[in-house]
Amino acid sequence: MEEKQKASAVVGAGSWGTALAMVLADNGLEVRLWSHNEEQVKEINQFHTNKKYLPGIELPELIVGYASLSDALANIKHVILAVPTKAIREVIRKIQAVVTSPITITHVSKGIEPDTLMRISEIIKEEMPKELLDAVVVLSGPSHAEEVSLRHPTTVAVTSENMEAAEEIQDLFINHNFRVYTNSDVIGVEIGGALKNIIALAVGITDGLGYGDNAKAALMTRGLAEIARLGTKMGANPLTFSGLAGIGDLIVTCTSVHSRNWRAGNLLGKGKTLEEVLDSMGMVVEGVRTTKAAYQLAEKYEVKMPITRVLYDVLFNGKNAKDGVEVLMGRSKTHEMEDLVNILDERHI
Ligand SMILES: NC(=O)C1=CN([C@@H]2O[C@H](COP(=O)(O)OP(=O)(O)OC[C@H]3O[C@@H](n4cnc5c(N)ncnc54)[C@H](OP(=O)(O)O)[C@@H]3O)[C@@H](O)[C@H]2O)C=CC1
Ligand SMILES: O=C(CO)COP(=O)(O)O
Repeated sequence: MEEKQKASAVVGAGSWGTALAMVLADNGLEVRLWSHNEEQVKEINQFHTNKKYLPGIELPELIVGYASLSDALANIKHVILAVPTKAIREVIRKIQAVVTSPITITHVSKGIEPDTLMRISEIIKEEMPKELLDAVVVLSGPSHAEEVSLRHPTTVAVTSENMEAAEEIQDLFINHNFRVYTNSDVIGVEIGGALKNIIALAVGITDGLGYGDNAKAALMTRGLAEIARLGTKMGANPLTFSGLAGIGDLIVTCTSVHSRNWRAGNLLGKGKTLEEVLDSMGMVVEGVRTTKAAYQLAEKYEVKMPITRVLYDVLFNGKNAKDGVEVLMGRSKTHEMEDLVNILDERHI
């Protein structure tokens, strides 16, 4: 047991997995960083770099790259899962095939699975045999890997149905540069983290079209309103959307040059096609698939999500982005808070 606590495994060596491995190593833990790319594992172990995902960053020696998942997970209690949402099922199936004792999985991904409309913690629970899963923890918040790897001040939230497990993960990650709060609202944290990517895409588009800060503030504020409506209808605590996984992450993703979602939107606004944009990014743009999932969730829960709907038409139905803005600005007049208040009433909150 003692040996199990000393090492952690990070599954997925993209920008976020690598930056989080650095936080754990800074806290004195041995970190096994698994990648499905053997060349990348060699680079991590020989040169202590991960140039594709974190150029210019030297990785601590406590981070050891692993190409074998069973070696990486041997005698490990804490597994940090850092792959894009669309890879979660496949990777969890691989994990459950190699672990022999119960693990706590902390996922750090921000997405919803289209069609099943499942949150990532739900996918993990569906795929992992109960006897091999101690707890699922979610770590989310305003945190670009590029800045975390420079040890710039960052705050995130952790949540779980098992708050003792969330507190354990808080202790594992917290340090002077990386401040970790707890939050007991799993639905709100996962919905906030996933859906802010949709709004960042939309803000990127209006920036690309040449609209200014008024449009940006409008999308961020009304975007948060529709995220809060859907999340609250799904059972989240509305206060979560004014926290780190809500407005916090929305701010950073809509305003940072590091945001892949914002950058993708910006290229769309400048006239590139979705295919051209995704081909040029080289990293995951979660907001595209999440727009589809949120569009479906809005239908299922009968929640008004005008920005998501318009973005869905821009991404998947060939709607011109400028026309999309016209649609949003031409909607019939409404009260700013009424729909959320109605949802709160329905839930007797
Ligand atoms: N980057 C950031 O600042 C933050 C990201 N996140 C979230 O973290 C999640 C991961 O994103 P991020 O690290 O940024 O993404 P990146 O695109 O930087 O890296 C993704 C990593 O996952 C690997 N991968 C992709 N598919 C598979 C698969 N099927 N099996 C195994 N490995 C796979 C990629 O490998 P390969 O190199 O072969 O493609 C790559 O190593 C996303 O949900 C994102 O929203 C959350 C907070 C901050
Ligand atoms: O979630 C993030 C920052 O908190 C990362 O956002 P992007 O995926 O848009 O880069």
